[in-house]
Amino acid sequence: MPSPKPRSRSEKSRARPASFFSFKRAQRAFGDSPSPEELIGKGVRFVKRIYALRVIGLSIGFFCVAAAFLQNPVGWPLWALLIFHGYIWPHVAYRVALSSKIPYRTERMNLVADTGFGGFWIIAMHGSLVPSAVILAMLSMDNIAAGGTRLFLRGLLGSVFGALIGLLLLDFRFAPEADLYTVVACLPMLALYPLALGKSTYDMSKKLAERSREFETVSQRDGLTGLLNRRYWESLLIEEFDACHEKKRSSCLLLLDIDHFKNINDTHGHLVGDEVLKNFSQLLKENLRTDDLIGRYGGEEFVVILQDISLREAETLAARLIEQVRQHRSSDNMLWGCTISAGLVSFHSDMEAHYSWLQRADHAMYQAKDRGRDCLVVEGR
Ligand SMILES: Nc1nc2c(ncn2[C@@H]2O[C@H](COP(=O)(O)OP(=O)(O)OP(=O)(O)O)[C@@H](O)[C@H]2O)c(=O)[nH]1
Repeated sequence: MPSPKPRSRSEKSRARPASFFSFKRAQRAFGDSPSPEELIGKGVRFVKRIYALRVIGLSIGFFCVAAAFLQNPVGWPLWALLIFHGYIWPHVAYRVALSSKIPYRTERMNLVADTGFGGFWIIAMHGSLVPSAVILAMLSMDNIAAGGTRLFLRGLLGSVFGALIGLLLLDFRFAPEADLYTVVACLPMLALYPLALGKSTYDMSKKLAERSREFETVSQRDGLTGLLNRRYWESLLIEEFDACHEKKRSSCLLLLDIDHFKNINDTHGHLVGDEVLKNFSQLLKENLRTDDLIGRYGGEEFVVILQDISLREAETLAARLIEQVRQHRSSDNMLWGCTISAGLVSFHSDMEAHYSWLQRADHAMYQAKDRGRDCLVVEGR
């Protein structure tokens, strides 16, 4: 014997399988935890961003050190190393990071290696103050922007390590004064590098903000119809309930249910059923006001918060909507012959909470079903 048909929303939701809106379902929709490939993809973007910055920073940083080398001459091996670091290392670091298993991690090591070079150049310049300060400041800025305090501290250690190697290999004598050429050679680094870093950080935060906006939208919408999903819509109902209480606003709640929707699925299949749900959602959007909050409550049930409206106006709006559905029934196949039953309730200060409002609308809608469907029942007139 078939089980009796549920007669109220609470019965309906109890009748649904427990996993109807379950976490697993959401996980499937948004994907499980990222695969290693996805992680590597993120690392690649990071490597590319740092590559561009390194090419700019080291190619102009070259002149700071070169000017100090001209002031206090050094041998060809140091010049060769400087050219390597300024113009070859950025490409080597890029290749090494991209060909590693986890580019993100390798790139962080490359950043620490940069600070090692920095410490070494400070010793090679005999502690020339201006270029040393510029190099340290730029490297620290890089590390803090790329990896926060932790990478900054690692970078400091890297600089100390590089300086120790310099002290071991080079004949260091402290000569802090920088001549005018050296100071001038440091200016491009001071002026241009912060611009490049600032631009790169700004672009990244803009992208992040866009992503978070996209995610927010996805998490508030029903996947099939694009209407507000049940969870988000219910949070808006709570807000509306409070606003009605505090500001003595008059708003109405409209609950709509497609009649005999199961027959559509059974006769024409679920794809047609989905099409009907989408078309009906479109009809709702077209026939309601732009600030009405339309949600899909589940299955073939829809809910609308009609803000700041008298019951009479809301009734006209709802009746027009039902009429529109009827017209589609005879004129085309958009709704495959479906009709709707609706319950309308205006806010009343004696309501205990938002769910009391919802329960009354639910009750009104089921009265409409009992009256033979394809009609509107208004409660609390
Ligand atoms: N195609 C499709 N069907 C759905 C979806 N969600 C729920 N349903 C179906 O909607 C049907 C709802 O059936 P019932 O609750 O019996 O309601 P009904 O047939 O409209 O009957 P009344 O409400 O009494 O007029 C069930 O067959 C569900 O499987 C969906 O996203 N897509």
